[in-house]
Amino acid sequence: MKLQFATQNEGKLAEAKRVLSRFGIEVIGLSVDLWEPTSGEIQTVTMEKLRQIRRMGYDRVMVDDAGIFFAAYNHFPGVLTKRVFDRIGYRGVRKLLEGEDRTAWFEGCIAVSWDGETRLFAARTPGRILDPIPDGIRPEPGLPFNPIFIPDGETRVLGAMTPEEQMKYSYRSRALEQMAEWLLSR
Ligand SMILES: O=c1[nH]c(=O)c2ncn([C@@H]3O[C@H](COP(=O)(O)OP(=O)(O)OP(=O)(O)O)[C@@H](O)[C@H]3O)c2[nH]1
Repeated sequence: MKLQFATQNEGKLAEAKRVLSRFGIEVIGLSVDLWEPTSGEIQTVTMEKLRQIRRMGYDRVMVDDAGIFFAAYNHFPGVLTKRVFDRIGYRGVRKLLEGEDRTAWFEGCIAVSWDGETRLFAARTPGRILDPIPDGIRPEPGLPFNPIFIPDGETRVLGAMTPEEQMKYSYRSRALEQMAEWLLSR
Protein backbone atom coordinates (compact mmCIF):
# COMPACT_ATOMS: atom_id res chain seq x y z
CA MET A 1 0.00 0.00 0.00
CA LYS A 2 1.38 3.43 -0.96
CA LEU A 3 0.43 6.66 0.80
CA GLN A 4 1.53 10.16 -0.14
CA PHE A 5 2.49 12.58 2.65
CA ALA A 6 2.17 16.27 1.74
CA THR A 7 4.84 17.86 3.91
CA GLN A 8 7.96 19.96 3.63
CA ASN A 9 9.21 18.83 7.02
CA GLU A 10 11.98 16.18 6.72
CA GLY A 11 11.64 15.08 10.34
CA LYS A 12 7.90 14.42 10.04
CA LEU A 13 8.45 12.47 6.82
CA ALA A 14 11.22 10.32 8.34
CA GLU A 15 9.03 9.47 11.36
CA ALA A 16 6.05 8.58 9.16
CA LYS A 17 8.22 6.30 6.97
CA ARG A 18 9.59 4.57 10.07
CA VAL A 19 6.22 4.01 11.77
CA LEU A 20 4.15 3.09 8.71
CA SER A 21 6.71 0.66 7.26
CA ARG A 22 5.87 -1.62 10.21
CA PHE A 23 2.32 -1.79 8.81
CA GLY A 24 3.51 -2.46 5.25
CA ILE A 25 2.61 1.09 4.16
CA GLU A 26 5.12 2.84 1.90
CA VAL A 27 5.19 6.62 2.40
CA ILE A 28 5.97 8.89 -0.53
CA GLY A 29 6.86 12.50 0.28
CA LEU A 30 5.00 15.21 -1.62
CA SER A 31 6.63 18.62 -1.29
CA VAL A 32 3.85 21.14 -1.83
CA ASP A 33 3.37 24.53 -0.24
CA LEU A 34 0.10 24.58 1.69
CA TRP A 35 -1.29 27.75 3.24
CA GLU A 36 -1.85 27.52 7.01
CA PRO A 37 -4.26 29.58 9.13
CA THR A 38 -2.43 31.48 11.91
CA SER A 39 -5.09 31.03 14.57
CA GLY A 40 -7.49 28.34 15.76
CA GLU A 41 -6.98 24.72 16.69
CA ILE A 42 -4.43 22.27 15.30
CA GLN A 43 -7.36 20.14 14.04
CA THR A 44 -8.77 23.05 12.04
CA VAL A 45 -5.40 23.77 10.44
CA THR A 46 -4.97 20.08 9.58
CA MET A 47 -8.38 19.92 7.87
CA GLU A 48 -7.55 23.10 5.95
CA LYS A 49 -4.32 21.51 4.66
CA LEU A 50 -6.23 18.37 3.62
CA ARG A 51 -8.89 20.49 1.87
CA GLN A 52 -6.17 22.21 -0.19
CA ILE A 53 -4.33 19.04 -1.20
CA ARG A 54 -7.61 17.38 -2.22
CA ARG A 55 -8.53 20.45 -4.30
CA MET A 56 -5.23 20.00 -6.13
CA GLY A 57 -6.55 16.59 -7.18
CA TYR A 58 -4.59 14.36 -4.78
CA ASP A 59 -6.08 11.33 -3.01
CA ARG A 60 -4.46 8.52 -0.98
CA VAL A 61 -2.69 11.37 0.75
CA MET A 62 -2.11 12.54 4.31
CA VAL A 63 -1.19 15.86 5.95
CA ASP A 64 0.06 16.60 9.46
CA ASP A 65 -0.15 19.70 11.60
CA ALA A 66 1.50 19.98 14.98
CA GLY A 67 2.81 22.40 17.52
CA ILE A 68 4.21 22.89 20.98
CA PHE A 69 2.20 24.57 23.72
CA PHE A 70 3.71 26.35 26.75
CA ALA A 71 1.51 26.32 29.86
CA ALA A 72 3.09 29.63 30.97
CA TYR A 73 1.77 31.40 27.87
CA ASN A 74 -1.80 30.23 27.75
CA HIS A 75 -1.05 27.62 25.09
CA PHE A 76 1.20 29.77 22.89
CA PRO A 77 2.84 29.18 20.36
CA GLY A 78 0.54 26.30 19.23
CA VAL A 79 -0.36 26.70 15.57
CA LEU A 80 2.32 29.43 15.32
CA THR A 81 5.16 27.11 16.43
CA LYS A 82 7.13 27.06 13.18
CA ARG A 83 6.72 30.77 12.56
CA VAL A 84 7.73 31.68 16.13
CA PHE A 85 10.70 29.28 16.36
CA ASP A 86 12.07 30.37 12.96
CA ARG A 87 12.20 33.94 14.33
CA ILE A 88 13.29 33.50 17.96
CA GLY A 89 15.23 30.19 17.97
CA TYR A 90 16.51 28.48 21.14
CA ARG A 91 17.68 31.79 22.61
CA GLY A 92 14.16 33.21 22.37
CA VAL A 93 12.59 30.10 23.89
CA ARG A 94 15.06 30.36 26.78
CA LYS A 95 14.06 34.00 27.38
CA LEU A 96 10.35 33.23 27.16
CA LEU A 97 10.57 30.50 29.80
CA GLU A 98 13.09 32.11 32.18
CA GLY A 99 11.59 31.87 35.67
CA GLU A 100 8.31 30.51 34.26
CA ASP A 101 6.42 27.23 34.53
CA ARG A 102 8.22 24.91 32.09
CA THR A 103 5.25 22.59 31.56
CA ALA A 104 4.63 22.05 27.85
CA TRP A 105 3.00 19.61 25.49
CA PHE A 106 3.03 18.66 21.84
CA GLU A 107 -0.26 18.41 20.06
CA GLY A 108 -0.53 16.95 16.60
CA CYS A 109 -3.08 15.88 14.12
CA ILE A 110 -3.05 13.80 10.95
CA ALA A 111 -5.72 13.93 8.30
CA VAL A 112 -5.93 11.38 5.50
CA SER A 113 -7.94 11.12 2.31
CA TRP A 114 -8.27 7.57 0.97
CA ASP A 115 -10.49 6.89 -2.04
CA GLY A 116 -12.37 10.07 -1.22
CA GLU A 117 -13.04 9.18 2.42
CA THR A 118 -11.39 11.40 5.03
CA ARG A 119 -10.38 10.76 8.65
CA LEU A 120 -8.63 12.77 11.36
CA PHE A 121 -6.34 11.33 14.08
CA ALA A 122 -5.14 13.52 16.94
CA ALA A 123 -2.75 12.92 19.83
CA ARG A 124 -0.80 14.76 22.53
CA THR A 125 2.48 14.30 24.46
CA PRO A 126 2.78 16.06 27.85
CA GLY A 127 6.16 17.03 29.29
CA ARG A 128 8.41 19.95 30.08
CA ILE A 129 11.07 22.11 28.47
CA LEU A 130 14.67 21.67 29.57
CA ASP A 131 17.35 24.31 29.12
CA PRO A 132 20.00 24.23 27.72
CA ILE A 133 20.24 21.46 25.10
CA PRO A 134 22.17 18.59 26.71
CA ASP A 135 25.73 18.11 25.39
CA GLY A 136 26.10 16.01 22.27
CA ILE A 137 22.48 16.25 21.15
CA ARG A 138 21.84 17.60 17.66
CA PRO A 139 18.40 18.79 16.49
CA GLU A 140 16.79 16.67 13.76
CA PRO A 141 15.74 18.68 10.68
CA GLY A 142 12.27 20.18 11.22
CA LEU A 143 11.97 18.96 14.84
CA PRO A 144 13.77 21.60 16.92
CA PHE A 145 12.05 20.88 20.23
CA ASN A 146 13.05 17.22 20.54
CA PRO A 147 16.45 18.22 22.06
CA ILE A 148 14.78 20.29 24.83
CA PHE A 149 11.56 18.34 25.50
CA ILE A 150 11.35 15.77 28.32
CA PRO A 151 8.17 13.67 28.13
CA ASP A 152 6.36 13.00 31.41
CA GLY A 153 7.70 9.85 33.06
CA GLU A 154 11.19 10.27 31.51
CA THR A 155 14.45 11.85 32.61
CA ARG A 156 15.87 12.26 29.10
CA VAL A 157 14.91 14.61 26.30
CA LEU A 158 13.31 13.08 23.20
CA GLY A 159 16.41 13.93 21.19
CA ALA A 160 18.53 11.67 23.43
CA MET A 161 16.41 8.61 22.65
CA THR A 162 16.66 6.10 19.83
CA PRO A 163 13.88 6.31 17.20
CA GLU A 164 12.34 3.17 18.78
CA GLU A 165 12.33 4.78 22.24
CA GLN A 166 10.92 8.04 20.87
CA MET A 167 7.96 6.16 19.37
CA LYS A 168 6.74 5.32 22.86
CA TYR A 169 6.24 9.02 23.60
CA SER A 170 5.58 10.50 20.20
CA TYR A 171 2.05 11.83 19.65
CA ARG A 172 2.78 11.61 15.92
CA SER A 173 3.63 7.90 16.12
CA ARG A 174 0.38 7.26 18.01
CA ALA A 175 -1.71 9.15 15.47
CA LEU A 176 0.10 7.35 12.62
CA GLU A 177 -0.60 3.96 14.21
CA GLN A 178 -4.31 4.80 14.57
CA MET A 179 -4.40 5.89 10.93
CA ALA A 180 -2.62 2.70 9.78
CA GLU A 181 -5.11 0.56 11.67
CA TRP A 182 -7.99 2.41 10.01
CA LEU A 183 -6.44 2.06 6.53
CA LEU A 184 -5.77 -1.66 6.99
CA SER A 185 -9.26 -2.33 8.33
CA ARG A 186 -11.01 -0.90 5.27
O1 LIG B 1 10.85 18.98 18.00
C1 LIG B 1 9.76 18.78 17.49
N1 LIG B 1 9.21 17.53 17.50
C2 LIG B 1 8.01 17.22 16.95
O2 LIG B 1 7.57 16.07 16.96
C3 LIG B 1 7.32 18.32 16.32
N2 LIG B 1 6.16 18.40 15.68
C4 LIG B 1 6.04 19.68 15.32
N3 LIG B 1 7.11 20.40 15.73
C5 LIG B 1 7.34 21.85 15.58
O3 LIG B 1 6.14 22.47 15.23
C6 LIG B 1 6.21 22.98 13.91
C7 LIG B 1 4.91 22.57 13.29
O4 LIG B 1 4.73 23.14 12.10
P1 LIG B 1 3.75 22.55 11.02
O5 LIG B 1 2.88 21.46 11.54
O6 LIG B 1 3.10 23.70 10.39
O7 LIG B 1 4.75 21.82 10.07
P2 LIG B 1 5.86 22.30 9.07
O8 LIG B 1 5.53 23.64 8.50
O9 LIG B 1 7.17 22.14 9.74
O10 LIG B 1 5.72 21.18 7.95
P3 LIG B 1 4.49 20.89 6.93
O11 LIG B 1 3.40 21.87 7.22
O12 LIG B 1 5.07 21.06 5.57
O13 LIG B 1 4.07 19.48 7.22
C8 LIG B 1 7.40 22.30 13.26
O14 LIG B 1 7.98 23.06 12.23
C9 LIG B 1 8.31 22.13 14.45
O15 LIG B 1 8.97 23.35 14.74
C10 LIG B 1 7.90 19.59 16.34
N4 LIG B 1 9.10 19.81 16.92
